[in-house]
Amino acid sequence: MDRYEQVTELARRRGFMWPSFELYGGAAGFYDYGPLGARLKRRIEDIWRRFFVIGEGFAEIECPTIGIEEVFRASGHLSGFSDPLTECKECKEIYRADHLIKHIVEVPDALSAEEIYRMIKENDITCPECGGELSEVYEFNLMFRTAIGPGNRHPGYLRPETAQGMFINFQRLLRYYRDSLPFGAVQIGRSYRNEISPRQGVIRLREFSQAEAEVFIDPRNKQHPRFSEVKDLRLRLYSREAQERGQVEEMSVGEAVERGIIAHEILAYFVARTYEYLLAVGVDRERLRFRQHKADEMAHYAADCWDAEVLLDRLGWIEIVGIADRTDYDLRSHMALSKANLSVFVHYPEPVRRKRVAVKPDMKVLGPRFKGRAKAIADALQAMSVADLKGDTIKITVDGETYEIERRLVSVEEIEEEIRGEYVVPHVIEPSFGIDRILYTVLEHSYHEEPVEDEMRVVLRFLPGISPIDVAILPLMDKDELVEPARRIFDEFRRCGMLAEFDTSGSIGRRYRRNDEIGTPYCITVDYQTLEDGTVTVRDRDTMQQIRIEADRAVDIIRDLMSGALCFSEAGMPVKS
Ligand SMILES: Nc1ncnc2c1ncn2[C@@H]1O[C@H](COP(=O)(O)OP(=O)(O)OP(=O)(O)O)[C@@H](O)[C@H]1O
Repeated sequence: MDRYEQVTELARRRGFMWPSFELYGGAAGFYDYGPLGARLKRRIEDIWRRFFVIGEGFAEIECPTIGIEEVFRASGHLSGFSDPLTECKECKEIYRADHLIKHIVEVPDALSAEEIYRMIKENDITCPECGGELSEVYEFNLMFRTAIGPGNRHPGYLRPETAQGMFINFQRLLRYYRDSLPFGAVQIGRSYRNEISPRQGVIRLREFSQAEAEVFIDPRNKQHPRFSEVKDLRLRLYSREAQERGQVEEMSVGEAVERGIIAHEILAYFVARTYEYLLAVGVDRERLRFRQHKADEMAHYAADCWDAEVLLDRLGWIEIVGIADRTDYDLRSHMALSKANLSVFVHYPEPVRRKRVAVKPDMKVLGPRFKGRAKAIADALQAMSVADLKGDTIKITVDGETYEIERRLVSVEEIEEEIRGEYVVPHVIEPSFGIDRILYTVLEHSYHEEPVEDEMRVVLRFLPGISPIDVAILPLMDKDELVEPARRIFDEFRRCGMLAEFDTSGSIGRRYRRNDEIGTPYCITVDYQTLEDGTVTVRDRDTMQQIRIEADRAVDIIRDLMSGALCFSEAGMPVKS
């Protein structure tokens, strides 16, 4: 069994996750989270909230997971959100065509369907299942289509990303942030992609969870006020040039911006925060790198794009987060289709005075002549450029009506005006996290095996605060005199809002092993000494060391151990094993 199989087997057996619809034979690309997996996922999402909602002050919103056609026409998903597909002419198995040439081209995303097909032919690639000939490659749109209401008049699409919700609500969010940039909004929720042939557990799902932030910034200023907080962090960067050489470089975030490797401070800031977040949930630093998109791999509108990639057994380097500078593409696309104004007036620090030549209408004549319409006509005349004042009459159209004004009724004069700011279409920086891929990575990177007394001990070394269960309360034996005081401790943990588990089944050794396997950081055992002196043992998952503490202080001590305020060896009297 390789590590991938060990982890998925443990995840299934212990109640983290398993393929959906098993009762009816299953369906590829769908997974259920069981009692432990759902809790682990919630914790990973809550830490994400701590970083991005609380830490960055981004507003969390919640939009429908079904979108109407206009949204995806504007976003480009209707025309361009597809993957290349090929089918075996013999056994009819379907494949992602670009995946079949991954060993020849490292990043095949940039190739067209024709180019991929040519490579398949030139390299004699056949069906991996039966060796049959593969069909021509064509693009398959990944969006799930449905109908809104009865009939087919209103198509709907299950959203392939959460991001569109933030773009669609841009005007309301801008108002919420009192009309000033920068600001950010996030969503954590389900996205749907009808992936061509998902075969990698929760790494490639047809329904998955994303946590996405859209940060709207002033395009003229790509510096970040808090950059100094992250500039000394050292990251493993796989830049475009480093990919040419095939060697990852380690450098500080500050250096990466100075050397022009990461395009600007804001993007680098979010690469750094992503790094901190991934370490905080338990991704192994040594199996994490940031890979820059190659120019032909990046969307045409993007200015720079970095993926957080993790090294997984069997699967190799896998993208778990994408961080992109999407420029003003999204807002401009929605502006073009909806005709709404999605620009922002940004004030200059000081008003600027500027001289210009302006058209001045003669209101003494125009006022009495046009009465109620005079103001609108004067505004239209003032909006004209001096170069357009040709001939003896000027033609203007106001509210659909055309007027002819004598040229002598307008003069030209130089005026000085005060300009307080200008309209800009914000650029968008988007960190986009795949929660399921992060969860699987945390499981695999936490998985350890070690021989203990002729047996292999399996431990999930979750960070405290990540493990689905904070503490297990174990009466040494299933006897009333031990079960009752153990229950009282258990109730106290629950009363204080901690996730405790109560377990009386099997030998104490087996219960320890079971808790090691699900990553419970501490086990509290109630034994006969508890009845004499009110103390219990606490066992540390990683070292297997035990200490004795007073049962009355158990909640406080476990809480301090989990927060790091207390170190295990100093928390109580050591117990010799
Ligand atoms: N089918 C999927 N199943 C699970 N997670 C996914 C899936 N597709 C995307 N994600 C997650 O959402 C994040 C952001 O989505 P994005 O559109 O950047 O992915 P992507 O580049 O299309 O991914 P890939 O190239 O692997 O299909 C990814 O980094 C990944 O963690």
